[in-house]
Amino acid sequence: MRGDILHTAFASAICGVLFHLLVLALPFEFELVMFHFMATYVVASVGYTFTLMQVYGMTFLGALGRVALSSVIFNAATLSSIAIYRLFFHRCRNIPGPVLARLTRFYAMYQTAKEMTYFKELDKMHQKYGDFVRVGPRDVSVMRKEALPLVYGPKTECRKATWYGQQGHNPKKLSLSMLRDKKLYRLRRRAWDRGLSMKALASYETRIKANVEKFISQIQKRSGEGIDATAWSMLYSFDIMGDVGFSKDFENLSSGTEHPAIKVLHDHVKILATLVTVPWLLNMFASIPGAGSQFAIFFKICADQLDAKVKGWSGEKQPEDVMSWLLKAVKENDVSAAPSREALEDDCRVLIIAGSDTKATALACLLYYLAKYPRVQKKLQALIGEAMLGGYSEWSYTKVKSVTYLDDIINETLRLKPPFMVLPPRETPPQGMHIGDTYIPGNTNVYVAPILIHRDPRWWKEPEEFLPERWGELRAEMHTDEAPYIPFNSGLHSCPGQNLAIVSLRYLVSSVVQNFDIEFAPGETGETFDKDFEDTALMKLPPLKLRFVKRG
Ligand code: HEM
Repeated sequence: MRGDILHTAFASAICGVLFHLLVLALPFEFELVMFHFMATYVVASVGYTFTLMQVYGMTFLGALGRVALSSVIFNAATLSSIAIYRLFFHRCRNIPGPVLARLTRFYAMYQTAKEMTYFKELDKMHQKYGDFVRVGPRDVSVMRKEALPLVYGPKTECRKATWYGQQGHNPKKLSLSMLRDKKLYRLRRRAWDRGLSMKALASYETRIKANVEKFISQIQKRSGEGIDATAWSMLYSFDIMGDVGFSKDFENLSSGTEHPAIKVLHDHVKILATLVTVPWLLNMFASIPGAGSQFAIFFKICADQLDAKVKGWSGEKQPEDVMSWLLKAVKENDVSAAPSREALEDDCRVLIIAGSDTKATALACLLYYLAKYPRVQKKLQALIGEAMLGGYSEWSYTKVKSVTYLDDIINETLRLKPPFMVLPPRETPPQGMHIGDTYIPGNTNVYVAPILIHRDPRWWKEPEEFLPERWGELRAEMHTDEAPYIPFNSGLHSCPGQNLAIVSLRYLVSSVVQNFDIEFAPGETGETFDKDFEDTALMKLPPLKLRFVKRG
């Protein structure tokens, strides 16, 4: 009996190590099949229990105990083998980083969950270990300017990492943003680019202006009292997304309340941001029936929007919103068409999330800076006044565009507060690559954090100062063009909504400052807003009480 147990323990340990070696030799990424592996593991354990009972005549409890022993020893051996490999033999072993990070991505999960400020953890690690830090077993965070074109630029040899596999791996069911295959991505991207081109945007402008008017009328009603700029920026941004994305009024601005679709995401964003640090875990979690039930309402709203669009749009007239452009591609069997209903629904979800949260963050931060720096606000008001001498009745987008100082303010806001604080990772090509003089091995996930690289004194003079002039008259003197700046990402996967974001910001900010002086509400210093934002994949802002005082 004792011999049997020792024999089982020994065999299980050997199997554990062999299993790890087998995983290393696989020609594909094991995390892609993690869910299948877990399911097979459970089935194999049940099968083993029955075999012990049927073939070896063991009692149920005896068989269960033996399987549990095997399982514990198998797992311990596998994990020990993984740990030894990752610490001493892994291709990334020469890149410095905390021991726990070198061992497991669960360390990044812990660092994220602790205070939801992973970028601060990254900052600390860079200060301790240098420009290249191993932040996971095969994950490296880089603080080098030359990394931007090499990792994200148009000619990069890197591709989207398994981070993008969090919702599954079947490209036929995924949204544009989760597609890892560059060829498929390029094709699908065409439909998005049509829907968000400058020409298409021109056709959305009247609706953007209508939302600006709603925003103004709402703050006018509350003129003098403090309103939460974080919340109202979200309401504006969401309504623009509804109008431009779906030709639908989601009535956030008129009701003054957040739509349930975005509310459910905001309520659960911390869980998502924590789980996504270990993408296979999120993928597995999502594969468990009923596990994502809290998001059901969001999924249903997106599916309903899609149904309404499919029903309401004949396909003959010119598309009037982004979703119709995507549907047009489907109707015409274009190469850029989403290949399935699931993919279209996922596109809807991406449009709603990417199209609202980021823009809202940028707007709230911009309003904060205007309140904090009256000098900048006054200068902007004066320049807009000069461009439209007759006041707000003369407002025109062409004239707003001529006020380049507004763009300088937008750029400076996105420099200090990029909504994507840490860009999702890219995987290096199999042969690896050099960033400067450092070799990054193949199939390694590389991270760049705009929030850190945008404030690095090696490239940015007075990096912590809000100084829009660095984009204008001080541009040459402050070497702005040579500094790394990547709020919208770059290259193939750069943000397709960049123009829409800029247009919506120009519309709203120019109109607001023409009508109001912006200041902190009594009791508000802006300090909490400035310091206590969270990193929940996107930036999550605290409330900000501002007063909009009607100008004479
Ligand atoms: C200030 C506002 C915005 C910022 C800073 C921003 C930033 C970004 C960044 C950094 C990415 C790349 C993410 C990645 O590498 O996976 C991205 C992707 C994306 N953005 Fe934006 N975005 C903004 C507004 C918008 C808007 C208004 C839309 C509306 C349609 C939009 C739609 C998208 C989509 C669909 C993607 C996925 C593209 C891909 O994965 O290749 N974004 N955005």
